[in-house]
Amino acid sequence: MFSRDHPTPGFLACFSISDCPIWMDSSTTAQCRQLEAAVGGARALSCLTGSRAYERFTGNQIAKLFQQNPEAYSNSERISLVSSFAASLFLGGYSPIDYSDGSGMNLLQIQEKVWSQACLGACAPDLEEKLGSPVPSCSVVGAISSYYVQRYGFLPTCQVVAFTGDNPASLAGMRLEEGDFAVSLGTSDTLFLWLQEPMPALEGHIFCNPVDVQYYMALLCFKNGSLIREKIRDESASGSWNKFSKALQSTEMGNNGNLGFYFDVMEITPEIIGRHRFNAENIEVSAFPGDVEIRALIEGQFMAKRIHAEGLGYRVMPKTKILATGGASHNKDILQVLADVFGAPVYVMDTSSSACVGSAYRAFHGLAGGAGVAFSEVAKSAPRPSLAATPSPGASQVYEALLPRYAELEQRILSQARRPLE
Ligand SMILES: Nc1ncnc2c1ncn2[C@@H]1O[C@H](COP(=O)(O)OP(=O)(O)O)[C@@H](O)[C@H]1O
Ligand SMILES: O=C(CO)[C@@H](O)[C@H](O)COP(=O)(O)O
Repeated sequence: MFSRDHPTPGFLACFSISDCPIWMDSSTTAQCRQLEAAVGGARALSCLTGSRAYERFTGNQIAKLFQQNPEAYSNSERISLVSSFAASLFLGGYSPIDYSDGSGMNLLQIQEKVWSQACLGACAPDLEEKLGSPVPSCSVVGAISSYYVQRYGFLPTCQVVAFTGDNPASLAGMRLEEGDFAVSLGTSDTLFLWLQEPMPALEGHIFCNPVDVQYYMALLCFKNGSLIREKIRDESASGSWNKFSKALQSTEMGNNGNLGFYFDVMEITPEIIGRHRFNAENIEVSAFPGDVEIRALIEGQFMAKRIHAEGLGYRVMPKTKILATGGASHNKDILQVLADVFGAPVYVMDTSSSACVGSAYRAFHGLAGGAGVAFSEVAKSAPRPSLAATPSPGASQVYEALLPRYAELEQRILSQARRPLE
């Protein structure tokens, strides 16, 4: 949020608040319920914006700020996403928000690609003016600022293409095809797909597609990703990824029926907190041996992804490829579990930074004409992903049996969490 007046000199003075929440924030439940009520419920909001109200989404964050600090809100002349803010630095002026990252705000009508007046009105006054108009993700938003020409030698003819979010940029970087699943194993874990038609639901998100304005992408976000993998690595593998891998190699697929849920922070998909371990008889136990713990964590994380994706109708087909990216995609043993649980081959690119590569492809695409040119044509000479893991023999029998058990135990934990206090 950018302040109208800059009371103190210096770069930070342009911000209207000094501490900004990041995507892990979940403090806006009250604002989420208000937004859903204002548009006729969670499903109506999902049909409009691609998602029911989510705490981290920008509209709800803006509503909370407006309610708690109206002065800072009214003093803000512009509100940017991190992506459009970064583009603004290159432009030397405010960059518009792109449709794809703009879909993660609970404010954009994803089909019409305009701000929803009902959502804006429910969040805060004069919001449209502070957000500016959204633009297609492949738009050229202007020429590079003279600062970059003088300071870093950029060509003055250099153009800036709209910036987007990490997941849309990764979709571009992995050149996802319909039917493929992308699994990003970064700080958060995400699973995303290319969609022809939006299928809004009460879980997950539909975003405008970042490379083809007539299409969409589906996204599921799991908050407990690498940070919990690191914690379990520290607790059960002396802080070594090597030992963590050895534990995966030395344990059997299916973990002898032991299953685990590891949510040190309130999970997004599903809304569960805490660690829950179950033995083969579905009895909750307080601890597992180190190697069993590591396999339970990784199998559990991938079973959750498959169950929640299938719950939304996104099924693994015989020709499905999984494209893995993010820091943990360096780990072949983790990718082997991913291939086994999904029963599909896993591919990786020659870099795990697919969002950065995708941003470069998107820039080429934007300059080549954007919406008038097929993205696949522009990125056709880019290296193909390489095969990293194929399902082990017998994997499908093991996980066909385990997946329904995992789903049932998840429901049990959820219903216990909902039970009113006696
Ligand atoms: N060999 C490995 N095995 C498992 N996880 C790894 C390995 N190497 C790096 N990571 C994880 O990758 C994470 C960083 O992923 P990255 O995609 O760069 O993060 P971000 O989501 O912040 O962009 C680190 O938190 C680390 O836990
Ligand atoms: O909130 C989401 C997706 O909606 C996350 O994917 C964030 O975009 C954070 O990504 P990383 O910190 O894992 O890079």
